Amino acid sequence: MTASYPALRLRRTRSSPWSRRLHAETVLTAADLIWPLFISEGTGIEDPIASLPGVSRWSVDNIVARGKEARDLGITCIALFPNTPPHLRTAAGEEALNPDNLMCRAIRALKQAVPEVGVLTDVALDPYTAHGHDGLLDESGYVLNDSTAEMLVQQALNQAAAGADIIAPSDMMDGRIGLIRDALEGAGHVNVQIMSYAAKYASGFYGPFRDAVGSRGLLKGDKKTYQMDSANAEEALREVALDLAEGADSVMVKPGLPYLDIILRVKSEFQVPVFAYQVSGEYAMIEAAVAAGAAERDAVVLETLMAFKRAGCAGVLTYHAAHAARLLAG
Ligand SMILES: NCc1[nH]cc(CCC(=O)O)c1CC(=O)O
Ligand SMILES: [Mg+2]
Repeated sequence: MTASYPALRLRRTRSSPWSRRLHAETVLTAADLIWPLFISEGTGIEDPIASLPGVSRWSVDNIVARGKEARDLGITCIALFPNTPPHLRTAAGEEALNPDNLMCRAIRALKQAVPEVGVLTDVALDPYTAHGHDGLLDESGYVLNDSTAEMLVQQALNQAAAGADIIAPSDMMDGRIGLIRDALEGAGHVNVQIMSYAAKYASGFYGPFRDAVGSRGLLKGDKKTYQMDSANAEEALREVALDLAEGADSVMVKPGLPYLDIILRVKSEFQVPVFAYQVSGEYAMIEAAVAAGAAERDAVVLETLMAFKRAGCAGVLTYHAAHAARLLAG
């Protein structure tokens, strides 16, 4: 039995900064952060994204500068997303397989200039398709599973050959993790990790991202035949179980804050590395609140990131990564 008031006062350990630090159950450091970056063609380009205030698309040379910034801030890993020029977008997204595409050029440049920072690459066809979906369509517009998965395997091999450290399939096709793992092993990429977007929900929070990669105006319909229904939690556990059985090294829950319950359940059930993606709409919501004078940026950035750690995450993908790392450095 524990004591009760007045012998027990829970405010006692909160009464000074040193004691609050001493009793903190959870820590957040720059090493927990993965910084998503958008790549564009050209040199010397910084192209601001209107719906993501404070976030830009960068040309490859400037991505390298961001890589050095990440290293200096103690950020462990960068996630890359290309804005493919419109004339290279096709029904089948073949540009995803081009060894000299924007993604591969950025991977090579980063691994050459800052090899100590991890590079995570997105596997999905939406930045390369003319219709903005993550896979191949049949005549009715349905996203085909198995033929898409074959493309994703080739896309993953292309990124691994360019030097990607973590392959992160964000497409939600069934069976792709096992196929990609087999192909990576077969090609000798035994230490290339897979972080599966295992529980990715069809969400209203992806809008600014679609602006950033240039797929928003192209996308017809929604992604509900492949991304999950927000009503479902047990199904997320099944998705995670399958991806782990197929060889995922870590799993992701996405979006972040609206799905903290899923993060907690996945971590409790599987005891594997779980990551959260605090997505573009979540970032935009914080920035809008700050702009409206309704929130203080520094406080809500650190509080939301701590929430992911408290729920059990090994790390978080966040557009606030550099800002948060600066705050954490003091
Ligand atoms: N493969 C698509 C993809 N990969 C990452 C995001 C969203 C990330 C964000 O909103 O920050 C999306 C959007 C979508 O599914 O339409
Ligand atoms: Mg799945």
